[in-house]
Amino acid sequence: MASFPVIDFAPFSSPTSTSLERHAVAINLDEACRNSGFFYLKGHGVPQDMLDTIRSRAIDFFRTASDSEKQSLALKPGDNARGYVKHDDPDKGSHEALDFYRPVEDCCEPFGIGQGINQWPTKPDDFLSVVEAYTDQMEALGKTVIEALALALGVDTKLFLSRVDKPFWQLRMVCYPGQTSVVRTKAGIGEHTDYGILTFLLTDATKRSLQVQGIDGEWVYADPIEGCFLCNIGDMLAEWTRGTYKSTAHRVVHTSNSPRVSIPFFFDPNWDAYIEPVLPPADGILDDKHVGVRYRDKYIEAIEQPLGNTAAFPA
Ligand SMILES: O=C(O)CCC(=O)C(=O)O
Ligand SMILES: [Fe+2]
Repeated sequence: MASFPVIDFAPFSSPTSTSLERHAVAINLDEACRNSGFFYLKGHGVPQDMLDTIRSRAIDFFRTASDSEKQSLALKPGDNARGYVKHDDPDKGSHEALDFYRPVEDCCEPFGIGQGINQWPTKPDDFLSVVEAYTDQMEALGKTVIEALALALGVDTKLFLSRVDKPFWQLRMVCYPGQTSVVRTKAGIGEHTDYGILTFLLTDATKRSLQVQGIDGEWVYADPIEGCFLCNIGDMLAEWTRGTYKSTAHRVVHTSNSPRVSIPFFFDPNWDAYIEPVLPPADGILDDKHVGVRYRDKYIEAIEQPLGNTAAFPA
């Protein structure tokens, strides 16, 4: 049985649904966001062949790209975010990744952090168009889920959407190498929370790799369910809801002898959006824990302290 709820999103987007049916979906999402902060999303409307195609482009890249091609895509100084990166570090864990972000309008050198130009693999010819079609679809899905959450929270939908109408999304293709040694090495990504709004994770079929921390501190596996995205709340949505929605710690501990490929799509606020709590404090008393944050400040802080610096792997 899945450790997290499986939520059918189809009735929310269907033009023939009643408002009661839409509301029921919103309430299911809201409940998951308040509890574990993780849920599986089915009925999301992203065609299966689009999921299969982007997954195969990612798998093929890590399987076939030469070292020199990877090197040519390496992160550029200044931007330090868009392109190919490899971590092989006892603390950060080991994985390689290709990172793409929402293109920046009018960007010019010298690039600030994350403000550069996406670097695309040259093979196959359709790599760029496959990623663009997918990110367009995911951007639209992210906005629709935000509408559902606004409905559940009783928040003005226009206000919520105004902070994500040009979302600074990130599409990551990650490969965790197969483990060749019987001695457990630190393959994966260390314990962290995501810093944006919502993450939609697509992976290959590998099980027992991604772990999520429960309220009791125990780690549970979040195995893939084919056809569903595994979604989780990021720090920005936790801030937006004054901590009512949970941005939950997770990590990857990859011990299989086969590689694992995952493709998180991070749906984040507009670059300049100021995210401040839309809900009053539960006890009516304001504290200085949730005071609002400008997304770009949070992003730059996160990039300067990459994932996995606080890796915590079992012995
Ligand atoms: O690869 C995964 O399953 C999750 C990766 C992740 O948590 C991240 O990139 O933030
Ligand atoms: Fe994550």
